[in-house]
Amino acid sequence: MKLVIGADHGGFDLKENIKEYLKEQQIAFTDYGTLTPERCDYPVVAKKVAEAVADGTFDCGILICGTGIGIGIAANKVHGIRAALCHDMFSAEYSRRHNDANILTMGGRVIGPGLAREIVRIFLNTGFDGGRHAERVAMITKMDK
Ligand SMILES: O=C(CO)[C@H](O)[C@H](O)[C@H](O)COP(=O)(O)O
Repeated sequence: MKLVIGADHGGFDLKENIKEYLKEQQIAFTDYGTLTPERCDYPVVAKKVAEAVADGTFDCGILICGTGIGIGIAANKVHGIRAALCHDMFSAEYSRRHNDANILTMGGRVIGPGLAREIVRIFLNTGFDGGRHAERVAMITKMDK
C-alpha cells in the first residue's frame, strides 16, 4: 500500500506524531508537507495529496489541518477523491467499509494523538465491503463528471 500524508500548520504537530506511529509500525509513507509549523494554506497541500491519490501515485492519503474540515473540502474537489473526516473509530471503519474513502482527514486541534493513531490504524486496515456500497460509490463518481 502506497501512502501519502500532508498537513497545514494546524495539523503539523499531529502529522509529525502520526509519522512516528507509521515508522513504529513499519508502514512506508511519503510526506507532502508542510514541513515546518509556519502558517500555510491548506488548499495547496490538499490539492497536491488529492491529485497524487487520484492519479494512482498513491493508494490512499492522510490529510490534517486544524479541524480536518477545510483540507477535506479542498481534497474532495479532485475527481475520484473520497475524503472522509473521522474523529472516532466507528467513522474510520465505515468510511472504508461503506464509502471506500481514499483519504482520511483529521483535525489536529480537535483530537489527541492517541485517538488519531487508532483512527489511522483502523482506516489503513479496513477494506471496502463492495456490493450495494459499490453501486452508491459509483453514483458519487458519476456526479464528479
Ligand atoms: O481550514 C481549516 C478549518 O477547516 C483548518 O483548521 C485550518 O488549519 C485553519 O483554518 C487555520 O487557521 P489559522 O487561524 O490560519 O491558524
